[in-house]
Amino acid sequence: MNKLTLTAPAKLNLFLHINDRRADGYHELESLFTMLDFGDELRFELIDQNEIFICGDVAGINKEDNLIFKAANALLPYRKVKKGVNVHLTKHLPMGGGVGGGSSDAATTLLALNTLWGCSLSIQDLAELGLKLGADVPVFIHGKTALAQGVGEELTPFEYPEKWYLVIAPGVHVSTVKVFTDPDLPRSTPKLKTPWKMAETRNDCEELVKKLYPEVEKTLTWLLKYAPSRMTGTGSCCFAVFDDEQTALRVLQEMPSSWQGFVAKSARESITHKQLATWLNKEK
Ligand SMILES: C[C@](O)(CO)[C@H](O)COP(=O)(O)OP(=O)(O)OC[C@H]1O[C@@H](n2ccc(N)nc2=O)[C@H](O)[C@@H]1O
Ligand SMILES: Nc1ncnc2c1ncn2[C@@H]1O[C@H](COP(=O)(O)OP(=O)(O)OP(=O)(O)O)[C@@H](O)[C@H]1O
Repeated sequence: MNKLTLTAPAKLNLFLHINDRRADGYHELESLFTMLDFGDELRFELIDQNEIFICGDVAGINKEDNLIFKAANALLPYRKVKKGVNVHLTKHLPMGGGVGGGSSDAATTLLALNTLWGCSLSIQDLAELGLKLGADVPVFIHGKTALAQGVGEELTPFEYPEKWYLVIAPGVHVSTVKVFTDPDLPRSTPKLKTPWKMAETRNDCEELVKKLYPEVEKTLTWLLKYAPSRMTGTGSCCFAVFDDEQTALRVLQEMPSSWQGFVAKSARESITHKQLATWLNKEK
């Protein structure tokens, strides 16, 4: 019960509507989140020293700012085992790319240490703890394709077919705060009325981000030649949707070399939860 390796998956916002701005500056939004079978790798190992260590791909982030550290710290009051932890991070997800890498690392840390440290918090408790670390953390804790409302914390599981996605990171870092504070961001999309259709949805941040970051516009224009495509979150990553892996891989091969990309399948249940269940079965 000392070691555990988990994948912290990427998320995509299949659409993102902004309905309103609240008095505290946060935005009321509606978004369909799905998780991909691709992400960062986190290796957890309990240690006798009463410390939280993070190693691996940590360059550019101070330990105290790392969401892995913040998540581990948030669980300390619930720890039943007097052990520290060493977390080894292998980063595969682009930072600030709108695929939620930091939030996913945080959620994966909460899920892993809840088990390794014997905290026994419920998924709901972990989601509440996670929300304090970032608006996207709860969706990774629940680990299901879901419609998010409120500021992103009201989650309703949503049945959506599994598809193949080609995700491209155009190599520009988009600041989420900058997008959400821009006066030109549309903020009054009416709330969804059921039944709604995917074809009637969009990403409300896309036009603004395309204008601010021409590389994002270039990426979307390129992807749209091959398949229906959109930006995820506040960017900069863009995705194209395919019914099969081969076609997605063929397009990836044609991608300009200045961009980075990957092909992955969406999953109704997050890969982290599947891996955790397998590990728990083995440890029984
Ligand atoms: C828009 C999304 O990318 C959709 O996945 C996320 O909800 C953003 O999630 P995140 O990066 O985890 O966001 P946070 O770290 O909580 O917030 C970053 C900043 O985004 C803005 N923000 C975020 C979420 C939200 N519902 N309204 C906002 O206005 C706020 O300015 C906030 O300071
Ligand atoms: N473990 C981590 N991995 C990535 N970023 C982290 C981590 N810890 C802290 N951060 C900080 O969080 C910022 C946003 O990272 P992240 O990769 O989650 O952005 P994002 O994909 O745009 O997220 P979102 O879609 O939720 O807005 C980074 O610029 C970085 O400074």
